[in-house]
Order: sequence, then C-alpha cells, then structure tokens
Amino acid sequence: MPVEEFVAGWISGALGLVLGHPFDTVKVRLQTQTTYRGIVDCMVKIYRHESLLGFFKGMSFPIASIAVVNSVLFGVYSNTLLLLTATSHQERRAQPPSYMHIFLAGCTGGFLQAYCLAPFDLIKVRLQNQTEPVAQPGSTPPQYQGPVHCAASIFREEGYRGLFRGAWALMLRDTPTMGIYFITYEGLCHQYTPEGQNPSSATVLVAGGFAGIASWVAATPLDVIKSRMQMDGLRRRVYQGVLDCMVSSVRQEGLGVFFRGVTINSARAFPVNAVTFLSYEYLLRWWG
Ligand SMILES: CN(C)C(=N)NCCC[C@H](N)C(=O)O
Repeated sequence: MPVEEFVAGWISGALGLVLGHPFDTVKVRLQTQTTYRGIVDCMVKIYRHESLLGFFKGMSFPIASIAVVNSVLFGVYSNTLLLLTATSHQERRAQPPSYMHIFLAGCTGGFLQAYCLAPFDLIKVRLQNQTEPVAQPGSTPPQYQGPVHCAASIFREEGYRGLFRGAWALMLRDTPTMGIYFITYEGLCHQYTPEGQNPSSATVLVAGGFAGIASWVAATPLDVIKSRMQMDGLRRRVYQGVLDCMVSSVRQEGLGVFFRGVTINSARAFPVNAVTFLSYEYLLRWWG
C-alpha cells in the first residue's frame, strides 16, 4: 500500500488548516450562536472582546489531529482508486479513472475520515464556542481550559459516547460531499490540462479552490446540524437526534437555517483547498 499519499495528505492538510482556522471560528459562532448580526459583526466582536487570539481558539487540537484525519482522507481515497482501477497516482494522468470510481473513492475516504475526525471536531467546536477572553486575570475562567481538559471533562460528564456526539451528522455530511470534492477537483484538472500531462500550478490552485467551495456548499446544511448536535448536551439535552435537530431548527428559524455560514464556509474553502491540493500534488510529484 503506497504510504506517500498518507504523508502528503497530512502535510497539505496542516497548511490548509492554519490558513482557514480564523474563518472556521467565525463560521462555528454564526452557526451555533444568535448574538451576531453577520460575518463582519462577528469578526469585530471576536476581535474587540477576545483579541486576535480569539480567532485561533481550538486550533492546537486540529493541528495535531490533521495528521490522522487528512492522511486517512487522501490515503484511503488514493488507495481505493488503486483497488478500483489498478492505477497508481502517477499513472492516473495517462489513464484517468472514471468519475464513478472517483466519486466512490472520495465517499469511502470521507466516510472513514469522519470517524477519526468526530472527537477532534467536537472538541474544536466546544472550544471555539467559548466567548470568554483568553486568560484574563480576575475574570471568570472559561468552562474548558484547553483541548485535553475539554476532552477529559466531556469523557467524565458525558462518557465515551459523549466524545462522539454529532458523529452521525458528521458522517452524513462527509461521505457524499467528499465524493463531490474529488470529482470537482479531478474534473476541473482534466478539463484544463492537455492529455497525459500534469495539471499546471494555476490549474491545481483553481481546481482545488472550487472543489472546496462545491463540497462545502453541499455540506453546509448538515454542517449546521452537526455543530448544533455537538453543542447539545453542554447544559441540557435539547435534541433527540439528527432528524429532531433538523425539524426543530427549521421550525424555529426557517429553511434559511441550513445555509447559515455558507458564505464564510465558501470564503474559507477556496484558499484552504487551493493550498491543500497544490502542496499534495507537489509533494507526490517530488517523491514520485
Ligand atoms: C465537509 N467537507 C465538505 C469537506 N470537508 N470538504 C473537503 C475539504 C477538506 C478541507 N480540509 C477543508 O477543511 O476545507
């Protein structure tokens, strides 16, 4: 089993993650709290109340976890394609796989990465939702003092299953949308690259950026539900499950609730995934 894809997936994911984390914090706040009037209002309030550090809350854990999560996504994707089409990463430019195979490999990668991502994503969302300024003497300390304390508190108060709160919504979000992610990327690269050649850096950047946007637009409805399920249970349980969360969110806030954070998600997705795919492609070419 080729391991380069796993390592390239890890490094490229980490680069994308640092770039996108401030956007991600604004998105999570908009999806789960009603105190902000929009993206700009949310950014101004975070900056005034919590300083620049507020945008980077909850980042250390995803950085540690991206090694597992992104390498599982890219490694499983590439190795599933290898199983389905018997072509390695290097051979795929000359013999492109069918879109059905790309979609199936993307869905498989998305499904398995969601399982690894669930506890890390839960901790990230809980930390991002703490609105207290970072470490101010004399002020009330936030409920969670950091990722390890957060994980330990969830485990103590909600048990092992508590660490997987929102995992179903996460799997439903990631399985089909990772298929869309890889189809968009490969489709755009194929469209703008002469037969048998590697795509240029500009093509990889644009295809990666649009793959990110397409997958996040499709993922946003379940992303909202996932974030709400992850915040549920903090004080008391409100939702019985994914469906109940969907129905009560629509009843209270209308259908527009499913598109909360779609603008910020898309703005974040372009640079993050452009950088992710560019570094992934170049690392593999370098090692190949
Ligand atoms: C849930 N969806 C749509 C995705 N995860 N899409 C793929 C993008 C992955 C990248 N690490 C990112 O965070 O944008």
